[in-house]
Amino acid sequence: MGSTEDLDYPQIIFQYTNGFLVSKVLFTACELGVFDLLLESGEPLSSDAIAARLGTSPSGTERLLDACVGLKLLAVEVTGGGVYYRNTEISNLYLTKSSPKSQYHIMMYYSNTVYLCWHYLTDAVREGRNQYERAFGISSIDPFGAMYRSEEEMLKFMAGQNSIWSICGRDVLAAFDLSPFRHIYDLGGGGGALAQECVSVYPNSTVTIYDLPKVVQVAKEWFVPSEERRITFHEGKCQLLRRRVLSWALGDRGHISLLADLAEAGSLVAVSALVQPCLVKYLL
Ligand SMILES: C[S@@+](CC[C@H](N)C(=O)[O-])C[C@H]1O[C@@H](n2cnc3c(N)ncnc32)[C@H](O)[C@@H]1O
Repeated sequence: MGSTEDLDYPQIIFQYTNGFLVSKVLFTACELGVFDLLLESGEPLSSDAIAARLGTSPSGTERLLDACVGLKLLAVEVTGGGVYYRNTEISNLYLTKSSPKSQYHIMMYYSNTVYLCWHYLTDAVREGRNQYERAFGISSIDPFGAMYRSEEEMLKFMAGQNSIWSICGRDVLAAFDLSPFRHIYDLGGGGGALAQECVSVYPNSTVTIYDLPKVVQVAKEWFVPSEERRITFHEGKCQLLRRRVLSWALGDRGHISLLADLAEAGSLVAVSALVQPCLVKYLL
């Protein structure tokens, strides 16, 4: 707005300055299981009861809970001289692990990976590269190698990606009428949440997910039920040949069918937003 008032009291500067504190309060309450506990308890709990159940300090817990109240993530009830905390509606829906719309996993990915990398933003800008090496001691040349530094991390990342689709997948898929496409190829399809939404919105479609071999294994084991016959997988490492042509290295067999072959009549090829820039950068 740029009004005199803004210049006298620079609210957005204060908001931006404290923004990371807000994120960390949210992440910490999620990580400690505050929202899960309050959902399971079925009744408001005192700060001491929450601390006892979570095994956390009474003083730290009370401060965290009050910060959550200030952020409207918890509500507080004062009865009979006691103070009791309960989840707000939005917390029940999005911050508890058991909710179908849970954002818990993406929160944990942000808290334990993204947050640590952003600590080195100044270095990233100076050097023009990601900061996995500083944050985790892992080579930053292959970002997915760093993100998938253990099977546990891979699982968390994939669950996090999936959780976003539980909110916006249907809207994205319904934004255009995809019903004329019988076969959909999802390059970098990860944990398959979008594919599952796709066959739900377009029951006559089939989706083939292309992704790295270990990602495909985890997706099959954890995320896509084997009885879902409309979703199949191809494992391999996608490579960029020229600026607009992707190829697919099929595991040990070493070769390669052009994307153009996939995009046969009646097929739609979706390329994960982050695959393409990453390939452009690292494989050209
Ligand atoms: C940002 S994630 C998106 C996942 C999925 N599309 C989603 O939205 O949930 C990018 C995906 O691309 C995959 N990927 C990255 N590099 C790849 C490569 N060279 N070949 C195949 N898949 C790759 C990753 O494993 C990951 O699943």
